[in-house]
Amino acid sequence: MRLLIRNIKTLAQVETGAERKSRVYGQDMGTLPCLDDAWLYAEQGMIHSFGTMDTLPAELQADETIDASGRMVLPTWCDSHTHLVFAAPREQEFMDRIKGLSYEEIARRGGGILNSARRLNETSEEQLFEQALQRLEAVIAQGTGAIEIKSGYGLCTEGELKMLRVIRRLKEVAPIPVKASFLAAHAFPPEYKENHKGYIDLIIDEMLPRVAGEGLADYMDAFCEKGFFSVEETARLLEAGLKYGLKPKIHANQLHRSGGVQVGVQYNAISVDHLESMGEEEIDALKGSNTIPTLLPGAAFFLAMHYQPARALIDAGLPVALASDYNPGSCPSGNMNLLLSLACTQLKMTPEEAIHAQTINGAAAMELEQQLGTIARGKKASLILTRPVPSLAYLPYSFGENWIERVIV
Ligand SMILES: N=CN[C@@H](CCC(=O)O)C(=O)O
Ligand SMILES: [Zn+2]
Repeated sequence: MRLLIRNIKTLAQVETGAERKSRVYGQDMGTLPCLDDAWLYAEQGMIHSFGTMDTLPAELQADETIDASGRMVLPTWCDSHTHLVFAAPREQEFMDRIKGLSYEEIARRGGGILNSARRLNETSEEQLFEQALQRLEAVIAQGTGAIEIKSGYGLCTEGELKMLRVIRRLKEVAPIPVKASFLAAHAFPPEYKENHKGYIDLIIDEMLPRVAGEGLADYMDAFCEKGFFSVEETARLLEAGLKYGLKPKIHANQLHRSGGVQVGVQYNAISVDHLESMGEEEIDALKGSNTIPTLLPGAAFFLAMHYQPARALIDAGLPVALASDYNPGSCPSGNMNLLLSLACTQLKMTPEEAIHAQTINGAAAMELEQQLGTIARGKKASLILTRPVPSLAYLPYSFGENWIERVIV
C-alpha cells in the first residue's frame, strides 16, 4: 500500500537531519520543527519521504492520495501510562468524592484499587479482553498510536497473569505497538494488610517467575506511595524485576513526596510517573539521570488535586512526557487530545512543549522512539490528519472539540 498526502497545511514534528532524536529536553521542547505546504509519502506502513510541495517528485505513484488542504498532519500520540484493562467503572466512588470523601479515604475503606481487584477477579479473561479491545479501538480513533498497559487489578497470581494475558492478546491483534507493565505492587490485598512482606514475597517468588517465564511483561511497576508500597519495598521489587530483565517504570509522588522519584532514579527507571507532589530534591534527582518524568494531569484533574510542576521540570532541562493514566479510579479517560488541552491550560505548557511530551518523549517512555514519535524517514507512518484548523495552537485551544479527521496507524 502506497499513500501520498499532499497540500498539507502543516506537517508537524518533522525530523530532517541524519541523526534521530531519542527525546527532547527542557527548552528545546519549546520549538516544534514543522514544514508548511508539505507532502508525505508512505509505503507499506512506513514513512518513505516527505518535503514541501515544491519538492514533490512528479513520478510518485500512490494507491491512495489524500488532499490535505487546510489540514495538519502530526505523528500519533504515544500514551506511555494506562490501566486500560479493567472490569468495571467506579462511578459510585466518583459520587462519594463529590460528597467529600478523598481518594485515599476511599482506598482505606477497601474501595479504589481493591474494588477494581474484586471485580477483575470475578470477570473472565474473554470478557476482559472484549472490553479492553473496545477501549483500545476508541483511543486509537482519538489519535493514540502506541500504548503501555499495566496489570495491577489482579493482586493475586492468577488475576495478575489473567490481566497480562489479556494485554498479550491485545498486543497480538492491535494495529499499534502495545507495551505491558507488571504492577502486582499496586495495593496490598486485604489478606496481606498486616503482612506486607508476605505479599512482596509472593510477588517475587511466585508471580515474577511465571510472568517472566511466559514473557508477559516488558516493565516492572510499583505504586511507591504512603499507605501503599514504601521506598524499601519498592527497591526490593525493582531489584527483583531487574533480575528477570524487567526495567522499572513506576508510580511515584502522586499523593505525597514518597521518595518514589529517588528510588526510581536509583534503579535507572525508564520513567517515574504522576509527580503531583514534587520538590527541589526530586527535580535534582532527575537531573543527570536517564529517567523520564511522566506527568499525568488527567488524574490531577479528575481527583481535583494540584497539578504537576511541568514548568519547573522543563526549566530544569528535563525531557517531560505526558500520558493519560486511563483507569477506572483516577482518570476514566484515555483521550490524549483532552490531555493536550489540560497540559496547556493547567500545567502552563506551550502547545509545542505538550506535543513533544505526547509524541517523542512519550515514545521514549516506552522505548519506542526509534519507531514512533516524529515524522522521520523509516519510522512508522502512524499519523493524525486533522480537520481544517487555523493553527497548531488551535488544537489544545479547542478543548472537547473533535478536530481529528482521520487516524492512520
Ligand atoms: N495511583 C495508582 N494507580 C492508578 C489509579 C488506580 C485506581 O484508582 O484504580 C493511577 O495511576 O492513578
Ligand atoms: Zn497509573
